[in-house]
Amino acid sequence: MRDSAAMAEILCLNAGSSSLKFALYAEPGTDEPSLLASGKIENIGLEPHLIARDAKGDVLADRRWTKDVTITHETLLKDLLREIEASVGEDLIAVGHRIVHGGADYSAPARVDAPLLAALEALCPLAPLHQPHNLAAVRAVSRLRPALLQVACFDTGFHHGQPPVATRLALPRALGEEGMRRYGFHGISYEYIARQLRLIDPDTGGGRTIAAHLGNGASLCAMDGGRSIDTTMGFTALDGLVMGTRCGALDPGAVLYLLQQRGMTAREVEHLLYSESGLLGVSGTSSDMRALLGSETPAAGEAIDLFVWQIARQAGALASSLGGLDSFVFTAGIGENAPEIRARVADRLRWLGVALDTDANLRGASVISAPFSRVTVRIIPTDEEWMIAIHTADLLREEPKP
Ligand SMILES: Nc1ncnc2c1ncn2[C@@H]1O[C@H](COP(=O)(O)OP(=O)(O)O)[C@@H](O)[C@H]1O
Ligand SMILES: CC(=O)OP(=O)(O)O
Ligand SMILES: [Mg+2]
Repeated sequence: MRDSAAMAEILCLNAGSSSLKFALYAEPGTDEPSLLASGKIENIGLEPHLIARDAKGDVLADRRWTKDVTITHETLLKDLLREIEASVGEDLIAVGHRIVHGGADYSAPARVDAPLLAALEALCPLAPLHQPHNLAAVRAVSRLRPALLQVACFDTGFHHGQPPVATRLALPRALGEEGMRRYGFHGISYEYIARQLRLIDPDTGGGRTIAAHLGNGASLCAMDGGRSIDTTMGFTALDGLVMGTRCGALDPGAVLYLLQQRGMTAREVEHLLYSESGLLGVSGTSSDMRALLGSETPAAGEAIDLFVWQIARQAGALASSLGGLDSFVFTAGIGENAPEIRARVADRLRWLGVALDTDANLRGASVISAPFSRVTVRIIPTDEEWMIAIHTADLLREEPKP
């Protein structure tokens, strides 16, 4: 994968619902880790595509698979780890993982051991599209290199300081005390965005900001001075916006109807809401925004309309939680790459003082608002892997030296 003299290296793994992202960093011991190579396998479940690049951006590997049910997150992960192990060998000193759900007990990055793994396993039903893949990666690394330090970084962690009113579900108190509360996700991405905003604007960290992580999974986060105060995902990553295959916010009565009137089993409803709904369900053709934007069918158009409508609707709610809006950030696959979606969302948020610079938006500039816009609108490419590397390096430094 690269030329190397012996060095200490950290591998970061980020298993999303439709992708497997990875990055290798040199760990100099003092400074921030520096990127050696990175890549992603996207479109898992459809026609997976692997692309890996070195730090300069030169392509190291480019491979496509045709649709095949035997090619899963797990088989791709196994091949990937074998390849990385062959190339990196003993230089690898730690692996950092994105773990989507940390539940009530885990928020700060933590060394993975057997009790933590068991606790995280118990959370799989709350994140069925992610947690099993995240933990499969931990186990696969353990099998390959049992003594290696593995660090879990939680997608829920960034939201742990939210005010209680933002996390409470209006259910009987006893259920809340058992852990039925809103957690929020995409926290590693939002933590990265908050750091970038603090670098751009050290005084206010962006002020009252809505960050829109629009990928296959999608959510909004209301941040005040870089701290999460509200978010659209909740107890699970099913809540909030319309997503690739997930329904987002849904009247709970609809779930009861499916169970009681349509006679569906709980498993069938789970599959419907997580894997057959969202953009895929409404368009009837694809969960992939690129495909929908390129499609002429009315149903694809309606899926995009609903996606945009829900983003604007829920942004209005988060602006209320913030008591106003100073900046808006687009990030993740759709947020970073789809000017048409950004323009349509911004247009619906004109009442909040959002005005786009059309050319800047088309170019994908870092600031895409017009000079007179009351709200500064930015595109900040997220980097969950780098955030994981930072946390993994921090924990490495706390490890006792052999
Ligand atoms: N150039 C593009 N235009 C529109 N959508 C894009 C573009 N590139 C990627 N996307 C969309 O981004 C989504 C995947 O986002 P990503 O953040 O990579 O996913 P994941 O949630 O799996 O990490 C898909 O819907 C894909 O179609
Ligand atoms: C939490 C979540 O939905 O993650 P992703 O966007 O990677 O699917
Ligand atoms: Mg993602």
